[in-house]
Amino acid sequence: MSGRTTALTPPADAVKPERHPDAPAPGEIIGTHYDRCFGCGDGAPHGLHLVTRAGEGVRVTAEFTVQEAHQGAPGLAHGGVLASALDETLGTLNWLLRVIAVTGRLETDFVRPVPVGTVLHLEAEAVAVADRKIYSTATGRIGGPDGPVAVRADALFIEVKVDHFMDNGRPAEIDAALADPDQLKVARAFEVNP
Ligand SMILES: CCCCCCCCCCCCCC(=O)SCCNC(=O)CCNC(=O)[C@H](O)C(C)(C)COP(=O)(O)OP(=O)(O)OC[C@H]1O[C@@H](n2cnc3c(N)ncnc32)[C@H](O)[C@@H]1OP(=O)(O)O
Repeated sequence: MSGRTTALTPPADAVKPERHPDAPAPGEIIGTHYDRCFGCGDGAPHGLHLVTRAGEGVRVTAEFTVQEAHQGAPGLAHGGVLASALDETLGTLNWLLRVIAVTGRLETDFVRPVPVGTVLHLEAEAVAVADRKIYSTATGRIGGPDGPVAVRADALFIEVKVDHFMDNGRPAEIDAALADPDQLKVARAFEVNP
């Protein structure tokens, strides 16, 4: 039995999300937002190393191969890792909107077990925006992009300013990020094109 809670039902005044004119073109790989991000960073040794591509409209696709470090039960992916893969894919939609946002709520259905070595084919779409709230949905399929759904999620992201990270992040990592020109480029891309 599954079904989203009322917190994930867009309000009556919600509007259709609009792809930003400077968003990456359909098919283009969307780069990492932070090298040490568990979801997409190359500098996170046990991370998911998710590779995400822009789709049409406000949609993305991503692939993630379940590694030994991602097990929960013998030979099977941990549920929290699968939720992370969904969260990361959903979060990447905000690149297409050119909005900085954090996950406020994530509801996940685990439909099928996912063995180690499996490629999870993820797809996500932003479905509604209401003020700072972005409503989105995602699925993860196994056995190919058209295979059976193994996991799915509905999410609510909340738009924030860059200050959210400056004010709350550990100073050592914030200082390192501010000293990294590539990281600053990411932050500016959002701020210049809000
Ligand atoms: C140094 C340079 C860095 C550069 C980095 C650049 C890119 C980085 C990209 C990184 C990506 C990394 C991504 C990650 O790693 S996301 C990591 C996981 N997420 C978080 O850590 C978020 C933690 N939470 C918060 O910080 C605050 O609670 C936020 C900011 C989310 C809201 O607190 P804020 O005080 O701001 O706002 P508000 O409380 O007035 O709420 C506003 C509206 O939202 C509604 N609402 C809120 N929560 C929920 C909920 N759970 N269910 C349902 N609804 C919820 C609320 O009712 C209200 O609605 P309404 O009354 O208006 O209708």
